[in-house]
Amino acid sequence: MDVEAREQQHVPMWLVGHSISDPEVQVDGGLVDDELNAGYDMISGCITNSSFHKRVEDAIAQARSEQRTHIHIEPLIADEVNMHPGHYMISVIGFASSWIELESADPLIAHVSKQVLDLELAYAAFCGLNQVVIPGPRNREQTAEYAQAISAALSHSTYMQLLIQLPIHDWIGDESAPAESPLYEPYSAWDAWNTIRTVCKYSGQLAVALQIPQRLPNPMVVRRWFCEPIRMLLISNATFCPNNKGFPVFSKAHQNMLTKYMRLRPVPYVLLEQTEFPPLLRAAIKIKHEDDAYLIYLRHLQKNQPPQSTVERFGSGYQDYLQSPLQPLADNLESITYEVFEKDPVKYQQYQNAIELALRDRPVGKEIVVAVVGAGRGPLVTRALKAAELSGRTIKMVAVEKNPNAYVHLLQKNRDVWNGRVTIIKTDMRAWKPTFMVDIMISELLGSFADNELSPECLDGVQRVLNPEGGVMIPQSYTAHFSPIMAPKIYADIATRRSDPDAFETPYVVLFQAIDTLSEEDYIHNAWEFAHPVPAGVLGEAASMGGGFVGLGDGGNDHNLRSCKVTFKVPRRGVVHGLAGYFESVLYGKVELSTRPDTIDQKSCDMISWFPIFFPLKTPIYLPDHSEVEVSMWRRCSERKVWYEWTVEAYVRSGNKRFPLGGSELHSSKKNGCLM
Ligand SMILES: C[S@@+](CC[C@H](N)C(=O)[O-])C[C@H]1O[C@@H](n2cnc3c(N)ncnc32)[C@H](O)[C@@H]1O
Repeated sequence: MDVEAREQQHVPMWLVGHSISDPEVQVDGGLVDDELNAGYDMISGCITNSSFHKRVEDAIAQARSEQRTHIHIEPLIADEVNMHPGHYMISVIGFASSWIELESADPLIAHVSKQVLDLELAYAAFCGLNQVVIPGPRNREQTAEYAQAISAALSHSTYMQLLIQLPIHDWIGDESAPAESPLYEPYSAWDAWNTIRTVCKYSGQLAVALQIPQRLPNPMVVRRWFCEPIRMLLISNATFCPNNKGFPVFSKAHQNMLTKYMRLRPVPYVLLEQTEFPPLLRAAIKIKHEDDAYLIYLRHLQKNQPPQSTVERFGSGYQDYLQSPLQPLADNLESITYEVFEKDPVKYQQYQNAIELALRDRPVGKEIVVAVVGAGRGPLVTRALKAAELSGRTIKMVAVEKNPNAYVHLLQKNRDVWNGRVTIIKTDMRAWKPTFMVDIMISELLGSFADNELSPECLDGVQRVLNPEGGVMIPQSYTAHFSPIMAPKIYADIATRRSDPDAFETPYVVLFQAIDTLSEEDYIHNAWEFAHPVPAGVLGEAASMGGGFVGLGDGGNDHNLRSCKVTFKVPRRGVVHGLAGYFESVLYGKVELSTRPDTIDQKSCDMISWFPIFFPLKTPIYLPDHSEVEVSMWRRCSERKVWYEWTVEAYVRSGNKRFPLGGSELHSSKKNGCLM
């Protein structure tokens, strides 16, 4: 099925390849055509063959007999390679020789292996290959040496992606032996990868070819790899088990893992390998060995993937994509931006429920003044009118908006849709001077970290017009929340912007996908809260210090300063790349909004208006098993700006004592602060 047809049928795009691991097989146009006709999307093959291997072994033997530690490997010749340039190379992935040992402690072997890799990569690039798989380090004690060799290889092959082949975990026992307790080192393969990519400075050319075993590790390890740049899943026939008719299928755990990994962007390739079954398994497993049974089953899984969630559908293409937060106060939003907010199926309903509750808390018969401050194109006005109808209350409806273009839209809506029932005012709410008081003041000035679009400052400025006799504000309060996370892909993206000195001093709005949480219980913490209306005394004092809209003097906004310090326990090792920020808000009574992954389903399921926010760290910090990470954050203000500062420290505990492991510098978004 071609790409377009698949997309039309909403079948996810999976590219499945056939791995030819026999180094004697020539990958030519005929073979590629045969494999594509058999239903594969691509094929992989060894770049060089056993003649080359033999030449290198002979050269090593010769060098040893002469007691030399360094030899020069002559360039490749035609009889030593399995591929040649051709249009079909677009469908081919190369494998570097599996016998090289870049990390060898023997200087001769290491030196020769590096030359072999260089020759193979250069030839692969000449043939037009875009990706080459390189066997990962076998001697994990020597990972730094391996990483150094890969770093050098990267600098030679500027356009090619190098995929490091690694198992999902390392076995320390017999994988096929039945075992109660795990016989594997859950994070040792990931440790090796972490060293390699750190040494290679998170190069975007480097990715993982992950081998999927028959017995999967615990879900923590599956999740850990999920945050890494997996470009390929290597699945051997030994990974399948037979169904009751003897055909190869996946266990439920494998199916779930595949569903998870195949939602990554870019979608990893699946490469089917034919390996010999381990002797014990061969006797035990009776899989029907029809050549295409494995591929047919994978295509069946592909067609039967669970449908995407609302958030996945809405956020498609935005996963892990960094955006600058909006500044709706300093800038005037475009109609299209409002239109995107208005697609949210949940936020406006929650607001309507909250407004209806607030109206029902007031007596029938008396006119209630309801104002939407920052009305945009008017969706909350429509909801307020609806809530009045449902609650049987009489309201005077007012809409305040400072964006002159949105104001025109509000006027048109009042004429054509609201039958002139709404009083529309074009002003900054902080300068609004109505002749009446407002009973219910509705706003939606929240950012991804609650207060980062200056809701507190705007609402302080308009609170003057709230009826002191029982006036209420919707939202009544909001809280900012955060969690230290591993986000290597996002970190790598920001690292490419190093020419911008503020790249790591900016919070980014981002729909997280490839991330891992570092803490387990209580992995998200509340940073601080804002509640409205602010006690009259607090605002009065701020005004006397120069607060309010006009001429905000020194200290006038100090009541909106906040800070927090939170310690998170980290049970399993990882790397902290920054902080994920979320928010919760009490609109009115029990009606709430949440973007926290652990409470969104209960408070405002399927709400899509806000992606989370990410506060990056310039230098990632490694956290060992059973460590602690301590986060300090500040909301800071000057007369004209609000910004955030953040720093992260790592500790280990021994007995009652805590030992510092290291900490980040103080990050500050002052230069990119939100303008008042
Ligand atoms: C996030 S939008 C929400 C729009 C709309 N209420 C909705 O929910 O779709 C915030 C709106 O508040 C307006 N706004 C922000 N600060 C304001 C201020 N100080 N005075 C008046 N309007 C303001 C912006 O122009 C923008 O239209």
